[in-house]
Amino acid sequence: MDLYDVPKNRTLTKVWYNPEGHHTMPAYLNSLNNFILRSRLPADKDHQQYSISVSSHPYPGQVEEEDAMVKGLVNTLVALCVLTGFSIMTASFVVYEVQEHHSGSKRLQHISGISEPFYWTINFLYDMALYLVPVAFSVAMIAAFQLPAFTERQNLGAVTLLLVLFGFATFPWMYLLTAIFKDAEMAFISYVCINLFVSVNTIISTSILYFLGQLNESDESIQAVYHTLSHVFLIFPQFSFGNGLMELARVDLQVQILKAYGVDAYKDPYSADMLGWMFLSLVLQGLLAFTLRLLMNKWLMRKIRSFFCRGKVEPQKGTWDEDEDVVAEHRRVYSGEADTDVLQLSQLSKIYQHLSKKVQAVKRLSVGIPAGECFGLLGVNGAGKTTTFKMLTGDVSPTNGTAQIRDQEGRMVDIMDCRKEGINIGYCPQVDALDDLLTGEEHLYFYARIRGISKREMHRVVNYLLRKLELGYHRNTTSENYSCGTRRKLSTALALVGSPQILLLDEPSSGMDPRSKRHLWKIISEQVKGKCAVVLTSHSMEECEALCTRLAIMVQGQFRCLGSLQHIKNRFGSGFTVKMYLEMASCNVDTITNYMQEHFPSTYLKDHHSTMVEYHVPIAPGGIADIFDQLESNKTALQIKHFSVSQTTLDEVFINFAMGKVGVETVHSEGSDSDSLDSFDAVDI
Ligand SMILES: Nc1ncnc2c1ncn2[C@@H]1O[C@H](COP(=O)(O)OP(=O)(O)OP(=O)(O)O)[C@@H](O)[C@H]1O
Repeated sequence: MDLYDVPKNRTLTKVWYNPEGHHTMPAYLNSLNNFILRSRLPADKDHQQYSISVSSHPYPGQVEEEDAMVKGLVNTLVALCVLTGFSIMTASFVVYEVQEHHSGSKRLQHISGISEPFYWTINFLYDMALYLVPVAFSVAMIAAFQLPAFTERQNLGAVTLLLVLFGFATFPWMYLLTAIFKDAEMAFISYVCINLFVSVNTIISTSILYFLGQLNESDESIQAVYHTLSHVFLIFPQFSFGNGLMELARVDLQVQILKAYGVDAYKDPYSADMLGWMFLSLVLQGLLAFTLRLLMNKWLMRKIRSFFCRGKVEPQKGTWDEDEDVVAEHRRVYSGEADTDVLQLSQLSKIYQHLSKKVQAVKRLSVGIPAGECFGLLGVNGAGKTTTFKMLTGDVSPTNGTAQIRDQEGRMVDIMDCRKEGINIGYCPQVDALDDLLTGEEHLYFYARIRGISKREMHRVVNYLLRKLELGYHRNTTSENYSCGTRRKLSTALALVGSPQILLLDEPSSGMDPRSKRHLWKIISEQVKGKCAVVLTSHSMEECEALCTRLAIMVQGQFRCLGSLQHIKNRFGSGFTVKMYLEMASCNVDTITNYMQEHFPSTYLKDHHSTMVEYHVPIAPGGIADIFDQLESNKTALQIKHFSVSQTTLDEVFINFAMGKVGVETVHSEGSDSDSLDSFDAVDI
């Protein structure tokens, strides 16, 4: 029978073989094929010479596949390690900006002439340049270990681009958050946590979906969810970066497996179905966040605010507790009489808003400060002095009102625009805004450069200020090793760079020894004499008495009195302070109080500690001699050991305001002139 004449659907031959023997099936098949061959041979041929041989070898691809799986796992681990390392490392770059924001150094640089967009651009360029160093090291390491997933053909270039773009996209969003952190350590931990949290969660969730999709190829919904999430998560730079590395590892696994079959599954890493979208999203994220960073600056915010609240602020009606001098200054500023003053605050107010809670830190401050005046801002802790300074330096925007400066042409310009108009403001912040790594001399050179002092002049200016502030000895020491007083001196020196027209000094002498303090007072007085307008806050009444030509005392954000030192003393410091030391702590103070009030009407007890009692005597018809007489003759009966009588000092006026002892009645009824009081010297007995 001819083997080819087999009817359809009819099996000609059936071969049974044992599947446990790997070679049985090909052996049987080969026997069958030989049988067919020989049956087809012509009869004259020797059958022994015709045969088909089959040889069986183990399949080589099986071992390689396992190898490829292990390599794929290694690549995934390498990708995760790179992602973790760079998540931590990028966070460490932005810590410096947080530190500068927190220390006030950034604000000082803005006041000295560096605009916010310039500050961020320079920092970004510097961070990127520095960031390229670890990127170069990482690329060198990857290249040295020759992991095909990251080095094959164009893959090394793609990895390098991913690393660079990760920094490009990550730094700007970190810059956006610098203001919310209170310290650099917290910022670092938060940035690392955000980076790791986002990357781990997005990558693990998409990887699980990817593998589930591979296992259930028929289930298209898993694939769809995977693709959707992979696109949505592109908004996170951490995902774009991490997933880019994982994608290279995944594709390399396929390449290695299919290589055994002679298939080249390599994909161009820059193509859209590989890392193309990831590169694009990283670039867009970087550009968007950096543009936002440039736009979200105080200058622009103020411009937007002032656009919506245009027009000069109307003077609001004085409230019950506004002093007549404060109201008069309001009127002077509003009527334009203060237009020749260098610095003009008009109805300056600040309300801090925390969720539903509002804190009115500063209320309607109006004052004009002419050139050659040192204006003192006094107040207890929390009175609003620092907030006022922050508004003057542009650190916080006023909720209402304006702070303006008169330029050389006599135009009033907003204090935020003063640098553009060539007006120099010197600022000595309450907390020293120094860079711990710079020496005193380097600080001065840095700020001299920012202020635009020419190279020729710079050396002279720096040496002059080092000499003037007695910093010569510390010129080459880094500021982290400075004592508190020396730091204050350096902060003051920085405020004096470029001979500013306006000097803002926030407690400049705190922490200085008495000799340095007096030396500083001398320097400030020289500045005032040189027609500089100085605003000074201090808790030292002695300092205010020594320097201030006019001063105001702030209570709960408001000026409670304003005028020259003498004027304030005359109005609120009338009368005498009587200080007594009693025989024993158990002596009856009420008896003494009654006695004092009987002889000197309106006398009140100011203070009482152990054996010390202090009275304020507003009216003594017989003057100081009368008080002295009365107490001396009743000293034994009242059990007084010794006592002193002095004219009320600024210190006491301040304490009276701080303790709320000067109310509206006092403000309005005690306006009588008592210039003669100052002619008494303190009498100690
Ligand atoms: N960022 C802020 N958020 C909310 N409230 C604030 C903020 N800064 C200050 N305040 C509040 O504003 C008020 C004025 O504070 P400010 O620091 O201006 O006082 P100060 O007179 O400078 O005090 P000190 O003499 O202690 O420096 C205080 O009640 C304070 O709690």
